[in-house]
Amino acid sequence: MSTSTSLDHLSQCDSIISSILIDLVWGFNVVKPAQCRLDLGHSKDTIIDMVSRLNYNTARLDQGLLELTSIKDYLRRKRILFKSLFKDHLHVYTLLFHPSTPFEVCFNRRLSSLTHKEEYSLIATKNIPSNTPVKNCLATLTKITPKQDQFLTDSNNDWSVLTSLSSGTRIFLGPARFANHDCNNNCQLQRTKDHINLVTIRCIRKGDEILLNYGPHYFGENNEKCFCRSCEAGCKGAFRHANSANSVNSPVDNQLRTRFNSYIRSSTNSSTNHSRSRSLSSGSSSLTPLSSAPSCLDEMLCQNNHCTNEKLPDSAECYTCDIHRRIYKNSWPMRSRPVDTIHTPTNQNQDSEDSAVSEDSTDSDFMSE
Ligand SMILES: C[S@@+](CC[C@H](N)C(=O)[O-])C[C@H]1O[C@@H](n2cnc3c(N)ncnc32)[C@H](O)[C@@H]1O
Repeated sequence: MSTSTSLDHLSQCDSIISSILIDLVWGFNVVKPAQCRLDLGHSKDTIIDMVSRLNYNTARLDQGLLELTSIKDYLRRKRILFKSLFKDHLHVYTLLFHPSTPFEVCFNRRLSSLTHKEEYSLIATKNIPSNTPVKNCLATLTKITPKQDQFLTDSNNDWSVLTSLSSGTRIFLGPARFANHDCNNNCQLQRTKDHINLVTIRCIRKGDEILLNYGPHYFGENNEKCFCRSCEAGCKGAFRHANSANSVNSPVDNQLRTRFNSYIRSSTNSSTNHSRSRSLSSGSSSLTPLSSAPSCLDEMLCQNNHCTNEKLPDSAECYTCDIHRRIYKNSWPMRSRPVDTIHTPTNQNQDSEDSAVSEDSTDSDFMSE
C-alpha cells in the first residue's frame, strides 16, 4: 500500500474519516489535512448507534460504515487503489472504538489555551505496562516529497512527519497523530511497512496522557517553545522564564505570559461549555499560582470535570461523556461489552476475530515496574 499511497489520497481519506468518527461522533473539531467534506445529512445518530452496536466487531463496523449511502456514493467515483486505502484507513479509526482499546482521543484544554488552537490528545483509559504496544494506536504512513514537506512546514499546522535516511520523509495520519510531545515522554514510535504504532517506554496509568518525544529542537531551538508538563514542572521550554522577574520586558515572554495567564484563567473557570462550543480563554477570574492548576484528569477528560466523579455525568453538562455512555453503556473510561454480543453463538467467531479482551483484564494484568 505505501508505495502507491499518495499524500493527497491519504489526506482525503483521513479528513473524511476523522470528520465522521472523531468530529461527528464526539462533537470535536480536529484539524484536517485536506478540505474535503462529505454531506452526511442526518446520519449522526445512525453512526453513533452503529458504533454502539458493533464496536466489539470492528470488521462489521467497517462494513456498516462503508454501506452508508453518503460513503458509498463518495467511493463509487474513486479508483480501486483509493477505495482500498480508504478501507484500510477506516479500520485504523474504527479500532479506536473497540472495548479493548486502552486510550481515547480527548480534548486538551490546557494545551489549547497555551497554543490558542483546538488541541486534542490521547488519554489512557486503562493501565498499560512498560515495553508494550499501545493496542490499536495506529496511523497510516505515506512518503512525502521535499516540496510537500516544505509546504507542511510553512502551513501553520504541524503534521506528524518522520525523517529517516533509509525511508526518506514520511507523514503519518490516523489516531496516533494525536499523541502530543513531552520532553519526558512515555511512548515511542514503532514503524511497520505501512503503519506506525506506539510502544510504551514506561508504564502508563489510567488517566495519563500518552506522549511522544518529537525531538530536541521541534519547538524551536532546545524546544524553547515547548508547552509540555515536564517543561512546566522544571521551568524549561516555554516556561523557562515563568518565575523570573527579568523576563517581564521581553516581547516573547510577554506573549507567553498572556497565553499562560489565559490558561490559568480558563482552567480555574469550572463552568466552561462542553466541547462543541469551546472558549479557549474565558472571562476574568483572579490569577492562580501555577501549582494550583488542575490535575491532568480534571482538565482533559471532560470540559466540566465530571469524569473524576464516580457517578455518571449529567448529560446536559458533558457532551463527550454522554456519547461515551451511549456507546459503551458505562461512564468514562469504562467500556462494557454490548449486551447483544454476549453469549450468542453466532457472534463468537466475529468476537474472536477482533481478539478482544474483557473490560477488566487489562487492569488486572497490569504490572507496575
Ligand atoms: C502531531 S500534533 C499532536 C496533536 C494535536 N494536539 C492535535 O490536536 O492535532 C502536534 C501539535 O500539537 C501541539 N503540541 C503537542 N505537543 C506540544 C508541546 N509540548 N508544546 C507545544 N505544542 C504542542 C502543537 O500544536 C503541535 O503543532
